[in-house]
Amino acid sequence: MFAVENGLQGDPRLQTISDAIRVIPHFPKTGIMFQDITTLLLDPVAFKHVVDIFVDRYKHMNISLVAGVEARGFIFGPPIALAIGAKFVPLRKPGKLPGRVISEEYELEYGNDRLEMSMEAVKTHERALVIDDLVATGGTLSASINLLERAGAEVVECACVVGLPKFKGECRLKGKPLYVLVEPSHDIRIESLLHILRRPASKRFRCYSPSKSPIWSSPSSSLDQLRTVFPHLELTVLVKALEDHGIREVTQSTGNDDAKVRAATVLEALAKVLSAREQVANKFQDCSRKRYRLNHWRVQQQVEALIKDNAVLKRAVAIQHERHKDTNQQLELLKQLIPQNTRCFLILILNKRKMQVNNYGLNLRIQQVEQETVCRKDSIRMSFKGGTGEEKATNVINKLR
Ligand SMILES: O=P(O)(O)OC[C@H]1O[C@H](OP(=O)(O)OP(=O)(O)O)[C@H](O)[C@@H]1O
Ligand SMILES: Nc1ncnc2[nH]cnc12
Repeated sequence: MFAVENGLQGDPRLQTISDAIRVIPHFPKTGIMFQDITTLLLDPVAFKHVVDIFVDRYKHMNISLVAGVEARGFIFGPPIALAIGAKFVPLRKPGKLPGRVISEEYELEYGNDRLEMSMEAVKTHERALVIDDLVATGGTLSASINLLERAGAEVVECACVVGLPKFKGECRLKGKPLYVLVEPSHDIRIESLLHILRRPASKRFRCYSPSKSPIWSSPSSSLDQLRTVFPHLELTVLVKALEDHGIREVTQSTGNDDAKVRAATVLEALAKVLSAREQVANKFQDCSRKRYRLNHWRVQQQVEALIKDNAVLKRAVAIQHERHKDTNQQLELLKQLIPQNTRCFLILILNKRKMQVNNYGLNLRIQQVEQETVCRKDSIRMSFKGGTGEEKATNVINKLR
């Protein structure tokens, strides 16, 4: 029974869980669509949803034993056992358990295997829950039920994260209930894709016009179905890719299973196209965001520089204003001083003139006196000419100097 049919319809946690599971085509063998739960373990939110949903369901069911199937049942079993207060019993691949063990052989989707359980681990009438990551044919769960019942336990239910409905695994569980969280979304997509690709060409994409955007005719058209298979991919790209590869690939199939594997390959190729486009778009967005941040930073720097310049300019204007005020005051002072200075200047010029005139008068007088002195010297020299009288005359002249 799927969780959606049992109270969890519309619960967004189921979609989160489903989205977190990766699908690998042709692993470990050709034709197998491997449901990889390791990607779910990388997503703590989705991982916790799984544990929470199981714990909510089993916490009041009086379960004392949680049996986990090696290897992936060992991942989900212990946190659930701890949360509901039950012990955890590992069901292991052959040769791994010490002590007394019981074992059961079973068939797998891709081979045969055997499970073993320790005899001491289980008490009679214990209420047990079997946990595994996935149910396909139900061979593994069936072997687990057998082991527990052989040891005397009562199996209340089997629980798996993923169920592959096409194998009808629940039919092999001896009437024990099976509780499954999600079915592989890839299977649904493959079925839808096959449905579209198997339609006659005339009906396949009749609404598609390569030159224009697609026209939607009716809700059940191929394009609508494609939209549900590839919700993120641009329809024109999708239709072109399908026309180029998908249709040829699927119409060449030799049977139903081969067609499914081929459709899966087409899906995988288209998924790659989609993710490559997403990566390019993300890179472009990243670059744009970086460029935007850089530009924003540059503009901010420029604005800051402008604000600083503006402050400097304001200060310069203020200083200039002060200087202007000083200059005006000095000018006023000068204006007041000029008449006084002019007066002083004129007086100085007049004084200078007076002095020059006086000087000239004095010079004339000096010349006059010198001439008179020369004349007197000559007359005295004439009067004291000869002998000692001449010497006397010289003395008189010297005195006159
Ligand atoms: O319903 P079934 O057809 O039995 O298949 C389901 C089992 O197959 C897988 O384990 P697998 O045997 O691959 O072992 P692993 O966990 O060790 O890889 C899965 O984890 C289940 O245990
Ligand atoms: N398709 C599948 N994916 C993952 N594990 C599986 N075990 C059996 N079938 C499987």
